[in-house]
Amino acid sequence: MEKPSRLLCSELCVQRRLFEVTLNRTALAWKDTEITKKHTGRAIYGAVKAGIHCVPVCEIIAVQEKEDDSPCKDTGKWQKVPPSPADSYQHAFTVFYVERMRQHCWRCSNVTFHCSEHSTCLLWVQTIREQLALLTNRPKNLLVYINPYGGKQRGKQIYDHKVSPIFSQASISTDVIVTERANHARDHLKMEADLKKYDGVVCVGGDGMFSEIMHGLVSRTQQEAGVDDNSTEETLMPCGLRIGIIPAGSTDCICYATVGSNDPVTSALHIVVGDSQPMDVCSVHNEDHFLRYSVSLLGYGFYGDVLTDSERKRWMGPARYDISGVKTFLSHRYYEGTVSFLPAEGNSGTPRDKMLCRSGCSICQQSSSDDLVSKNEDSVSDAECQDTWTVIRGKFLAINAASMSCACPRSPKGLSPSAHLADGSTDLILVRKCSRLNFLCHLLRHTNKKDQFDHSFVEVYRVKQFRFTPRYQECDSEVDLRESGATGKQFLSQICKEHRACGCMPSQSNWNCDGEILPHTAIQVRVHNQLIKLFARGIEEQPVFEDPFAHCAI
Ligand SMILES: CCCCCCCCCCCCC/C=C/[C@@H](O)[C@H](CO)NC(=O)CCCCCCCCCCCCCCC
Ligand SMILES: Nc1ncnc2c1ncn2[C@@H]1O[C@H](COP(=O)(O)OP(=O)(O)OP(=O)(O)O)[C@@H](O)[C@H]1O
Ligand SMILES: [Ca+2]
Repeated sequence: MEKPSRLLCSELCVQRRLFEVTLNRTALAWKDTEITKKHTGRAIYGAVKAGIHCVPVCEIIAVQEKEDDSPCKDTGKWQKVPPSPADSYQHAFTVFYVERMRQHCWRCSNVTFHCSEHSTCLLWVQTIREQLALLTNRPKNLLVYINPYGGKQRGKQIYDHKVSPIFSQASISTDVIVTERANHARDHLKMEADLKKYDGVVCVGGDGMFSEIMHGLVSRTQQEAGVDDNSTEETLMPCGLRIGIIPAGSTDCICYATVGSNDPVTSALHIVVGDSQPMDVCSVHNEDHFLRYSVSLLGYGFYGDVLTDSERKRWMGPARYDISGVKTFLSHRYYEGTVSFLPAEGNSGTPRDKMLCRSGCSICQQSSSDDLVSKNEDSVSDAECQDTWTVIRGKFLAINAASMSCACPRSPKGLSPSAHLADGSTDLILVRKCSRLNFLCHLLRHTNKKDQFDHSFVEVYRVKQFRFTPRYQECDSEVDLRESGATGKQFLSQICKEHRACGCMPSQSNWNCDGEILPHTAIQVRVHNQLIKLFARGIEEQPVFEDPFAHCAI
């Protein structure tokens, strides 16, 4: 690889030691001149080895001149320390940068460089700022919504103490709205906000708050593009603004599955560096009526019942899910109905292939280029009409569709560990009626390394569309109709007409749609590939020890 040319190189002092400091277009590096004379050590990117440090420019948060400083002030021993050449380095600047900690957490670290000449100090500050200004993906103006009542009700405190100082340091201006009621953020985004002023929207809260913001932004985008969201056939318009999530909720699964942690500082830093992670969105309809969008879990049966019960226990905070989880588990209800789906095609993989979606995921990248090709082909909708639906009838404890892994602190690998964030598909998991013990074993596997799909009573499919009709809304004529190969619309209108005449016992659950209860049980779901973007980069692989000096040119 060709080494980028040096922009600056100076001998500067860090904590009373002399370093050779270099800056090129991709990295800032400083090496301890004494130590590196003895070692020919290789450095670790973004870390230190044998006195060599290296930080990619794209992970520098800010640079500030430090006024009236001296290398000895830190020690508080100005009088006692013997004179050293470092004492003449009286001008200083500080570089703030991303440091990686354990479990995908990031921290803002800093290093202060002391210079002997003020002009050198100014040149360094100016040149680093020029390089940062070239990073056009970084947001400058953000619209922030804080839910003061999410999770443990610490949203405002988290923002004020942990996030706002980082945004200020990175010179990001913000307009902050603390919500006053449910759906305040959604309505403001949909109808009022002057979105042209912003480079992104930040959500401080949990999955429910994220859902509000996503609904506001997606609906606004469709309105402005003249797209009718009640139509199941329409291709939705992707949103232009990215969404940042500062986790302050009870589950925070969208943040956890896109960043790898539910740490507010880490999320703030991903926003500052201008990360971008596309994400699929499912539209949920009941006949020709739009219900909601979903990005994480659509769950009927077990997760629907857990949510319904937990809503009555909101006052308990995050613990409500565990209490309602145990209660729902013990009630052991099953539900009868029909699931039909269109399998995902192409190189989409399978939910059991162990190809985890990670930063820069090739399956997600491939799906976006496939999508571009298919949008350019006129015959797509005809082709889709000819796709064959798979139909499954049965008695289920749970019907879950996971559009992403749904990893969260309760289940670090998630409901569907190999689901992809942006591949245009959702993983449909059918848990058939089984014994309590078997179901417990399946649930337990969400918390350990065993495969939760490796049970005779669990089936899992990667799909791009699905429908569900509960048994009590089905009639024999519907089954005949389905077998005769009727199209989606004929199929649904028939179910509707026959409904009143059907004598089945209504036993029903609710759909849990990203933590909200849906008002209908018969639904049609379609995945919209990469409809939104987050300030995230997907979960990073554990650090690879590469040679940084390909970039640093030292
Ligand atoms: C024995 C231990 C088994 C533990 C099994 C844990 C599985 C956890 C799977 C979590 C999946 C979360 C999916 C995310 C959905 C979000 O869009 C949504 C909005 O935030 N959250 C929920 O609906 C919140 C859903 C929260 C669900 C909690 C379920 C807890 C089940 C506890 C069962 C205990 C059985 C004990 C028997 C003695
Ligand atoms: N000011 C407010 N007063 C009452 N409810 C609000 C307010 N602002 C937002 N909400 C609603 O609160 C609900 C829950 O919020 P949030 O998602 O932040 O926390 P949570 O439910 O504890 O976490 P999770 O969704 O991760 O389980 C959201 O559905 C949102 O619509
Ligand atoms: Ca997906």
